[in-house]
Amino acid sequence: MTWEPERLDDTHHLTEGDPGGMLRAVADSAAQVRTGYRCAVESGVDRLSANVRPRAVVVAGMGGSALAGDILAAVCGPGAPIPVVTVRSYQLPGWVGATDLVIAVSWSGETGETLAMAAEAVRRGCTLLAVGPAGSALEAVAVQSSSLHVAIPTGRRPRADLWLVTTPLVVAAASLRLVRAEPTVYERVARTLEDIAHRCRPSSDSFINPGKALAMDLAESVPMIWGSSPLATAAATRFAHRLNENAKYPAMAGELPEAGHNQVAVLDGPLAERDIFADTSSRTLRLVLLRDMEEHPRVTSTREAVLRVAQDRDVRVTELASDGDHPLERLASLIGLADFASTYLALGYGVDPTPVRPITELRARISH
Ligand SMILES: O=P(O)(O)OC[C@H]1O[C@](O)(CO)[C@@H](O)[C@@H]1O
Repeated sequence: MTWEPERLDDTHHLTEGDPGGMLRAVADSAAQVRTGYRCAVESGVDRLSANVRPRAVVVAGMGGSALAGDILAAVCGPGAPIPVVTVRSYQLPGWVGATDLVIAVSWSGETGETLAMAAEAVRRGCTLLAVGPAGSALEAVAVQSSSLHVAIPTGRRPRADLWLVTTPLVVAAASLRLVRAEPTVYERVARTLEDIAHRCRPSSDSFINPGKALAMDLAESVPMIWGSSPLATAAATRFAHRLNENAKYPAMAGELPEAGHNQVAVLDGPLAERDIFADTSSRTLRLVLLRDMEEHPRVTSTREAVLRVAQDRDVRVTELASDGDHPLERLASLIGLADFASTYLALGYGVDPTPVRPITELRARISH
C-alpha cells in the first residue's frame, strides 16, 4: 500500500468501519481533561493528602493506562521528593509495602495484570487508589478493601481516552504536593488540546495543518523518536505507541542521553542508507527529536551533536518543541500533535486507526 496524502481530504470514506471516529476521539481530548478532573474531585482525590503520606507512588497498569504513570512521573519531574514509578507486570516489586500508595489504572477495569497488582497492594497493606469504570472488577477490588475509586466514563478505546485516565493521577499528585497544579491548570491543558484540535481539524489543508504535515514527514519512513528530557520522552513513547496502534506502523522510542549510547548506532545502518519503500535517493530512517524547556544543559549539547551526526549522514530529522508553562500543558502540546499525526498517517495509508486485531487476538489467547 502506498501513502496517499489526498486520502486526508475526506476522512469519512476511506475504509470499512468508521475511520474518522479516531479523529473525533482525538479532537475530544480537552473534554477528557475536564471530565477526568471532575471525576477525581467528586471522588475526593483532591483531598488524598488528608489520609496518606506515602514513601513512594507506584502506578500499576498496562499499555495506554501505564502511560498515565509515565506522564505522572514526567509531570512530577526529576526533583520529585519521593519516587513515582510505573509497574507494567503481574507483580509489584518486593520493596512496595504498607507505606506506599499504589494507583491501579485500567480503562476497562478488567486487565489481568492490573487486577493482580491491585489485589497484591491490598494484601500488602498499601494505600490503594483505583481508577477505572464503575461496575468493573477493579472497582470491586477497591470497594472490598474500602479503597478510593475514581469512576471514569470510558467508552472508546484505551489509547483514545488517555487524558481521562491520566488527569485523576495528576490531581492525586497535586494533593500530595508532588506537583503544583491549581484547578486552573486543567483548564489551560484543555485549551491547549482544543487549540491543537482546531489547527489539526480535517478541513484544514496540510500546509497549515501541523498534524497532516507531521504525518507527511513520517510517511514512507521508519521513525526513531527520541525525547531529550523525561517529559519529552513520555511524549515520544506515546507517539511510538500511537503509530503502532493507529497506523499499524513501526516506530521506536528512546531517550537522550541514553539513546546516544545505543540507538544512535542505527544512523549507520541499512535503513539510514537506502529507501526500502521506493527506489529514490532518500533514506528510510527518520529521526524525530522531541524537546522540552526542562532539558538538562548537558543533554542540550548531546542533542545538538546528534543533529550534526544525523545531518552528516543525510538522515532526515524532524524536531518538535513543547509549548506552555505547566509540565502537563507542555506534554499536551506534544502528545496532542502526535495523536493527530498518527491518526492522519493511518488515514493516508487507508488503514482504519481503531482496530488492533493482533492485540485482541493475543489477549484472547492468554485469557484462559
Ligand atoms: O487500560 P486497560 O483496559 O487496563 O488496558 C490496558 C491495555 O490493554 C489493552 O486493552 C489490550 O492489550 C490495550 O489496548 C490497553 O492499553
